[in-house]
Amino acid sequence: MYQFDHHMEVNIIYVCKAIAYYSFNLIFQSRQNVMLFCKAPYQINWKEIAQQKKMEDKNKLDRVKARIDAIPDFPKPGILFRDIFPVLSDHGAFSDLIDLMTSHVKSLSVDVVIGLDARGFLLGPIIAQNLQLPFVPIRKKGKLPGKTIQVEYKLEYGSDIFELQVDSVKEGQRIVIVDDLLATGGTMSAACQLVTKANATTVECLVVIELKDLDGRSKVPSKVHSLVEY
Ligand SMILES: O=P(O)(O)OC[C@H]1O[C@H](OP(=O)(O)OP(=O)(O)O)[C@H](O)[C@@H]1O
Ligand SMILES: Nc1ncnc2[nH]cnc12
Repeated sequence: MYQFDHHMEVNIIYVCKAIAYYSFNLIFQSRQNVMLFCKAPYQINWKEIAQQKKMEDKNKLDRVKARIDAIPDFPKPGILFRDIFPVLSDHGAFSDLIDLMTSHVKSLSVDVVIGLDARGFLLGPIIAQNLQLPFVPIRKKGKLPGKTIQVEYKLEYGSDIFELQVDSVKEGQRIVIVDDLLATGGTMSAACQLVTKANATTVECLVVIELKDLDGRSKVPSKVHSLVEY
């Protein structure tokens, strides 16, 4: 009887010790996790992360800039033509460009991405697709089927008419207009007028290249954002 009691006692002590051990571990570890969870946002160096992102974006932009060509006297004497096609022929630089434009458009909270005929069509649809947004084209006269609204505009080297399909943009929608380049601002200004005619709002006009000397920005009624300035 005594033997049995003694073993019982030893077993109970053993079981109690085990429960205490596992409970202690459980409580201590979960406390550590709770502390880690609470402390984590303060321990993360947000400033360092922001600086790192800034540096990455600068490197991406440098790779894009390195691929933009300048061709004198094209398409007319006196015009220095800034060509973005070499960027597109370098898949790394093109991907950098799309990354930069996509993350910028993401920060605008827009409903629709509009691209301008023709080089805006190279960029707008990819950005829209990345952000799961609709893409809508503004085209030169006679290329869009159905009912359209129109605006005439002047170019750095000529004039043209822009069209937007009726109902392609809904009343009150927030729009970003994307193009490759801003020169005199005539093209972008006409696009903004079409958006206004459609009763929508141009949140921003986004271009890769801005020719600063031509001061096109002053002609555009909405905010302009450019990645590269000459
Ligand atoms: O600021 P602006 O003086 O109006 O000029 C800028 C516009 O000129 C270029 O297009 P272009 O009219 O040459 O047509 P394309 O894209 O069909 O070549 C460029 O792609 C812009 O859309
Ligand atoms: N200088 C330029 N280079 C490329 N595209 C243009 N569109 C209008 N001016 C331009």
